[in-house]
Amino acid sequence: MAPIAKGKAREGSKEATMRQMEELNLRLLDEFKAEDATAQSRGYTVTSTIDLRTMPMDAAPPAALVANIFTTQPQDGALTENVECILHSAAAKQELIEYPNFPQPTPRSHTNPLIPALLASLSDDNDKGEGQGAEVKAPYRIAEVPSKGLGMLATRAIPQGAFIVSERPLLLGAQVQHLDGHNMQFTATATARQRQRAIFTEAEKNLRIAFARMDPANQKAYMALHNAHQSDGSGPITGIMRTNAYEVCRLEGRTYAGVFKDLSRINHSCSPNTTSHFDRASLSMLLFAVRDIPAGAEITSHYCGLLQPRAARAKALKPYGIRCACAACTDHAASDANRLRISRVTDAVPAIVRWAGSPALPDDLLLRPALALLQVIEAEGLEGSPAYVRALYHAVLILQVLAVRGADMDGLLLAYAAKWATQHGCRSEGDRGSEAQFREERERVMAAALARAGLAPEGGQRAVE
Ligand SMILES: C[S@@+](CC[C@H](N)C(=O)[O-])C[C@H]1O[C@@H](n2cnc3c(N)ncnc32)[C@H](O)[C@@H]1O
Repeated sequence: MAPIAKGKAREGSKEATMRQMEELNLRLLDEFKAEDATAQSRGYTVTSTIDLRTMPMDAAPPAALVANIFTTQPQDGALTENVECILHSAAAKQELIEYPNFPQPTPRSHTNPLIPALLASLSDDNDKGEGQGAEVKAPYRIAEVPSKGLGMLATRAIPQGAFIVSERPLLLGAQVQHLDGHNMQFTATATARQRQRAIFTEAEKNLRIAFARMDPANQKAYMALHNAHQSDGSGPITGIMRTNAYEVCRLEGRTYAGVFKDLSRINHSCSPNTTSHFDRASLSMLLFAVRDIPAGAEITSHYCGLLQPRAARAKALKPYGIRCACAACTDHAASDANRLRISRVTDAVPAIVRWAGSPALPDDLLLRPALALLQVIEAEGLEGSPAYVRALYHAVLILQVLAVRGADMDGLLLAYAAKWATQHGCRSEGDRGSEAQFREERERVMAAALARAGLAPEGGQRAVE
């Protein structure tokens, strides 16, 4: 593969920037050549010679070019707001920069799309919560947390659903774990361990190219991050990437990960109190509270599948050097059973439609199990799971049907609709479902409920004369 370093618009003329980048490339190539000379003795050879070329920012690389592209994006403000990207093809770069409305500034607040649409119609006096449209100072600080190194602590109470912060990565690239050494030749006697080390050595070269292009303040922030891979052959930049990267987006079929100055300081919990999603238009990760976080409490995320049993979580956490001693890992029999039950939450809308339209099925058939499931999710501290927003949505649909049947559900309906709207507002569309889908499903459920009651849907014919 022939990586291409693209000129970054620094201060000064384009020519000076190009010259700077070319000098940087030559220096890196010399370093790589010296290192490759010793590769054979380490059990492998590299089949491709790195060929670094600098291209001006405004010269688009040929679309069919398959080469690593080093690009600094989005260059819309302060140098520290830029993201160094290593992309696997010219097409991946096009996909990144042609995203609708790219580039937007990092959001400083967040408006729940459902608040006006749903809650306003249910009540006039909803508490819209911190961060629902208002610009606020980020409510956290990075500080020492006993036995975890640094972590993120709430500097004031953060209500459920509130926007905490948005941040662009310092570096964005393919997941190091997914690299397979396809461009390398190994000597016949090379062990699996040697091969792995060789792959990391080559990964480090690419990361060094991107790192060298970073703003010095970002370089400092990157190198200050924790490295849990200091003795497995990972180079320092690779080790930090492996310890701190979040999966952020897919480009041209590949998964990309990002390393962040502050978000990468968030420690793992098996019952995390936040959820996050990546916003492609601003190239930033948005962080939200999924339950109330008291002032002074630690803000946590998760590094492994939350609905997996304890043993699988322990295996996934091992590379981070984490031996989790949380309640779910200690008393794991009950917790594993709960998580298995939650993992089986599927789309209940077809069942709700059937029940809504059937005179034979009892009124209390679905409500009690739906509320019981929500209780289990909350007791496990899994409000961050997509299963929670789905289970809340099911409860709201069931309560709406019961209201059509004349049950006094106003209080419960308002409470669950508010919870659902709050959770919905802080999820990516993939986790929460689209507005169009919600409207269509609600119409189906309500049409079935109204038909059973002998009423016509709004604006329609009476279903039963
Ligand atoms: C992404 S970093 C998080 C920030 C890190 N604590 C620091 O000081 O920069 C991941 C590392 O934090 C530590 N860590 C994260 N969650 C932990 C937990 N639940 N228990 C113990 N250590 C944890 C581990 O050392 C892990 O390798």
